[in-house]
Amino acid sequence: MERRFYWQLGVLLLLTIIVNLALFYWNTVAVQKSEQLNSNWQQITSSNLEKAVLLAKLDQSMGYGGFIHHFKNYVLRRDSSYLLSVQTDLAKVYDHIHALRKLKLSDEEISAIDIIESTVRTYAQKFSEVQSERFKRLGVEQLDEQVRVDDYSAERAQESLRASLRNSYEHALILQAKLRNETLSTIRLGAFVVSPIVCFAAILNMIALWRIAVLFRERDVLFEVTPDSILYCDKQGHITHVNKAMEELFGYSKAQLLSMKVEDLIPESNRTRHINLRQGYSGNSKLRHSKKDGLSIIGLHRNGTLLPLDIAIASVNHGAKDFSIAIVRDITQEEELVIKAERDYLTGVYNRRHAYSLLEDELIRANRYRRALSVLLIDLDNFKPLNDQQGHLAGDMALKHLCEFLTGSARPTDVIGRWGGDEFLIVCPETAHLSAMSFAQRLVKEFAEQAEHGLTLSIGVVAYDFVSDQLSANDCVDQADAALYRAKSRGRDQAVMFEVDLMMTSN
Ligand SMILES: Nc1nc2c(ncn2[C@@H]2O[C@H](COP(=O)(O)OP(=O)(O)OP(=O)(O)O)[C@@H](O)[C@H]2O)c(=O)[nH]1
Repeated sequence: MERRFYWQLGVLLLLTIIVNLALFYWNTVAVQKSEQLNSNWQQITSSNLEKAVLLAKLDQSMGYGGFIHHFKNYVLRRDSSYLLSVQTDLAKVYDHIHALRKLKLSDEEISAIDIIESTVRTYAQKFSEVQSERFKRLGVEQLDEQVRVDDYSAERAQESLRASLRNSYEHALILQAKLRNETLSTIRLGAFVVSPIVCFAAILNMIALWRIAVLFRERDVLFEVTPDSILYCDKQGHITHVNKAMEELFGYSKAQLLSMKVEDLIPESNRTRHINLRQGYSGNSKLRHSKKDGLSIIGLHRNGTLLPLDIAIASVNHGAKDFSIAIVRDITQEEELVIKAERDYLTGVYNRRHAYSLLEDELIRANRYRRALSVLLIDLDNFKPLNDQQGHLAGDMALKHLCEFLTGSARPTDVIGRWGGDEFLIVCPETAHLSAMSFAQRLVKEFAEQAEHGLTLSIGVVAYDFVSDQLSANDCVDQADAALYRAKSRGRDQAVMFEVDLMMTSN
């Protein structure tokens, strides 16, 4: 489910990237087209405008009020005041023709300009001629005849240049409209294709966000309603997040917990060890379980009570932000159940089943590491009369007292179990013949010295310097029982070491 969700998010991300790239592409194309449109228009308008201005100037400096007009006045009226105007306008005409030639021109325009220039040069020729003495003697009509120039073709050429300018504008307008239509189609196509994808991606985004919101809501609900206590802490151990169960477990409010460090919830004597453990876990995303790892963690309730805890920890690495999540469970009740299952309800020592199982473990260990092992089977002497005469309660008290005595006398590594009735078993690891016997004798002696009602102990002892893998827990207890039987038959209040012949006797 989670994998599918990540897949969906990946596809969504890919789609978003594609849509954005498509939008970017279409946008770039549209901008390029509009830039082309603009530059085309600028080119056409600026070159045509320049041409139009030069044509107008050429018109002005050539026609009425220009060079030809002043030339005719100068010649026919014989008015020398026009001389300068003729010369100035002629120079202008040449300048304008020269400037026009520099523009980008079609072949027709070039030949039109050639015609105009040739006509102007003919006029210029006539102009230099009329200034000679020979012309000064001619009458007006003769003079007119001499200076007449056929400028009809020049007029046609000018007209064709104007027409070409008009055509050029019209062509530019058509080209511009075409480009504009192309640009609009590109933009429309982009909008037509991309818009549905954008809408689709937006809907998918909304669905994904909605699903994420649902997941967050579910997580928050789970976080609060779970009976396990959950805690988040940062790398330094500052508590950053806790649920309701955590408040209840340690007796602090959420606000108080959020101002505390994890170690504030641990008894002072264990804090350093806990800091080391936590730092060892930090950055390790593997889930660790204190119980499975054999770690017993004790918590400290606000009221000072110690809480046996089972903690599962996972560290999460979020770039620079490492944090750990701990699921904490109070195992007081669990431990009580274990005690009930393993211990004898009256005396508190191990019950027969658990003592037997521990004996089996010790036999395996002794065999594996070639260590000595001893077993003592202890029975109260004359217990029945106490029960019969003083009642079961007095009997119970005597049994409890015996167990306290045994626990106080044995080593912490010894296993003490109630084998049944008034019979008790002590498994002594790493204890060979001599030590086992002297321990048993010490028990017999010291118990007799301090026991009430004249109670004494009979003990059957079995000791192995090396434990064979053939030896079962049953064999072991049988041998101790045989020795105990001998102790009883020898008059009680004593310890007897098992020997092989005892088995034959008891059989
Ligand atoms: N008060 C009490 N008595 C128990 C309990 N379990 C067994 N008994 C009694 O312990 C007695 C054990 O009997 P025996 O071991 O045969 O009697 P004994 O007088 O000790 O005999 P020897 O072991 O031969 O000295 C019986 O009377 C049982 O009823 C118990 O939990 N409480």
